[in-house]
Amino acid sequence: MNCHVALRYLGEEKDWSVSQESRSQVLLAKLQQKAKEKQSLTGQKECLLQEPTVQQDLKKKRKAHKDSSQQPSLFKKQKSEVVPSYVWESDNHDEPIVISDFTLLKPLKSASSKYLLHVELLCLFWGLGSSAEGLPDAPVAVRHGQADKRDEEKTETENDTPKRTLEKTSAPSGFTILGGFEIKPIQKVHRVLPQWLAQPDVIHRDIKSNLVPISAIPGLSAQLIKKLQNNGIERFFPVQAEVIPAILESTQQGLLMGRGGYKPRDICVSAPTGSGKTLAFVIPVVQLLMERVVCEVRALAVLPTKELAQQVCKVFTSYTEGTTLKVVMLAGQRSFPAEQVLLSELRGGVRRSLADIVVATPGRLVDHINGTSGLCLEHLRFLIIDEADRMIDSMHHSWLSQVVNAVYRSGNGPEAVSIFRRTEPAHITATSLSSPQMPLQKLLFSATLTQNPEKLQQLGLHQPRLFSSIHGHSSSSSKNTTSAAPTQKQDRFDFPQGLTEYYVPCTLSKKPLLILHFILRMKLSPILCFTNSRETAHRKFLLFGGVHVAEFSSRLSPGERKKTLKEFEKGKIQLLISTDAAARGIDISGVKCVVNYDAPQYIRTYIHRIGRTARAGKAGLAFTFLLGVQVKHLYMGIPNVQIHFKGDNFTTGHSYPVSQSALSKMFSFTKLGDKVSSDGDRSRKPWDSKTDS
Ligand SMILES: Nc1ncnc2c1ncn2[C@@H]1O[C@H](COP(=O)(O)OP(=O)(O)OP(=O)(O)O)[C@@H](O)[C@H]1O
Repeated sequence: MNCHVALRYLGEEKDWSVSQESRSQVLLAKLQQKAKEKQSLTGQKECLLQEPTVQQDLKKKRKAHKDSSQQPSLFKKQKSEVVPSYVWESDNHDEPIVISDFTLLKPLKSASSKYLLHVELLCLFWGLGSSAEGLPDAPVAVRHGQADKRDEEKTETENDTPKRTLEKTSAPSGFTILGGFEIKPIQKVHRVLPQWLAQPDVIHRDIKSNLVPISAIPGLSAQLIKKLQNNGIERFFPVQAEVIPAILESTQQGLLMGRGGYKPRDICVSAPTGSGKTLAFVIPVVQLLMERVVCEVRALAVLPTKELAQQVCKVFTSYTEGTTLKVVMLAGQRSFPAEQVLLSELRGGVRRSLADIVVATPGRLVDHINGTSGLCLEHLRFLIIDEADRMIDSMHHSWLSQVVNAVYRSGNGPEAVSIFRRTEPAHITATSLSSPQMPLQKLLFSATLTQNPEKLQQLGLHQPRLFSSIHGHSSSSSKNTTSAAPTQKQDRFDFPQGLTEYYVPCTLSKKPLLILHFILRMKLSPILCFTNSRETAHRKFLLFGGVHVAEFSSRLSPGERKKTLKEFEKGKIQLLISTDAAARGIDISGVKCVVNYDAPQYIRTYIHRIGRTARAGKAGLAFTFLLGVQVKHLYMGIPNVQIHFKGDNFTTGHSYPVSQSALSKMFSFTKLGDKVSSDGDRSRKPWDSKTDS
């Protein structure tokens, strides 16, 4: 390319007999002349930037390349066609060329004569005269690098007395000069969390010693307090004591505005499994909607699975009993038309909502948004996203954008003249604040809420406020600290206080025997046992004989799954073999022990699985079976129990009818103690470095 440009330029030269060297001198003289003329005309201040160190460098380089300059090379060849036209004679630099106000050009070491040649060539090519005559206004992005340097060296070896100056010009050229990309060491980027993530409101992890009497929370009606007491709740867990007042406070000035007349802040809660997050949103929502006059959908809770939706719906129903509030579930438990009937009715030709609180799975919810005219979300005040990290992962189904569109539907149509019309929030301006409108407040809950701002931004949170328990022991040096130091680690999670975790190194064939050992000898039943696939769950279900066993996976119909969970809760099933279908959110009281028959692939899956035990401040055990190769990748993140096999003389087949005495002969059980990883971070599990599921 340089070659082409040079030829075009040279084509304008009339006198072809002039040697290349003299042509360049002539050109240089011309340029200098023009620069002076320009300078005197405009009266602009000239700026001269000189680099003595560069000249010294060049001298050294010239010495080093004295001999090599005669060796042919690709660069040399290219240069030999271009450079001679622009040889910078030392004489010419007594008064260097000035390119005034060329502010973006710094006196760079590698801003060599070649660079200047580029600029000049481009100027001349576009008929701008010299660079001194003024370049176009746009800034020049100069890239210079190793290739430039190589070129520079070659150029300099060919020219006896190269001198360089770097100038400024009043108007940069606007051309990007390509090439010469330099490999620069990349600086390590330190993660800096937004303040709301780095400095959350503290939730105590220890449930038992931080209970708060329900009467100590202001704003709860006597009716609700009575309901709580009837359900056996006398004191709130720490997460409830923090979050319930925060949600109630956001509606202190009515449902239309938050504190100080502003839109209320969205709330994110990250607290361990079984810490009582469900009541943390059910109680304030019921309290705030209790006194509503007209029935409209004002709260929507979205959950990832049918079972979870059913569970949350049950809690809402329990606390709305005796009030006029109506709870409807849209999770596919009933047929689509049956769910439509529950949502609205036609009375006197007018459609009226029959639901105040809707609990839904995202898929079914979207179906209703698109297919049920009776589902109106234009009055929605609370959008509750439980298991929020999982719901973010399912965001590719765009359920959230469909919900938001349905919420602000009325504000977009021509009929949107009501003073209470809702418009999608944008930047806060005087106009946007002038008409009050029902705000949509998002409430996010999870035991493994991501701290990844990139993921969270998909939720479009408004001035979010985070309640978290993770920093309580985030640093091994700062125990029970309440000052939330910004954390550099991503996605740290917390575990229930009463949980004891173990891993058991074993082989594939010994896993079933271990389960029998837990049930028959250690009396740990009911055991919830997780496998990584429904096929494995089914095979293990067929394998175990002599114990009450059941399976739980998508192989079963929703009805069968519900029945199985009920029986397991009642203690009729000693061993429930499940896929991750039961890993999240499911609250089964009385689970003493969770076994990871197959080690989970992700830390989040691990946290949710083991969180099915040690709930509500109770004690629980979690065992993870690890094969040799998995143990290798293990660094001591969890306590270790090794079970030594005394012999391999057990039968194999479809079932293991092993007696207790036989088992006790086979195993000896040794607890090796509480080994915590070197960085004191128990939230990391060894078998996989991935933190996301
Ligand atoms: N204040 C309380 N007093 C007594 N029991 C409570 C209280 N709050 C909640 N519980 C009980 O604690 C158990 C766990 O509660 P919940 O299911 O809300 O936990 P969670 O934090 O949502 O767990 P996960 O993250 O696994 O979904 C439930 O059985 C619930 O009834």
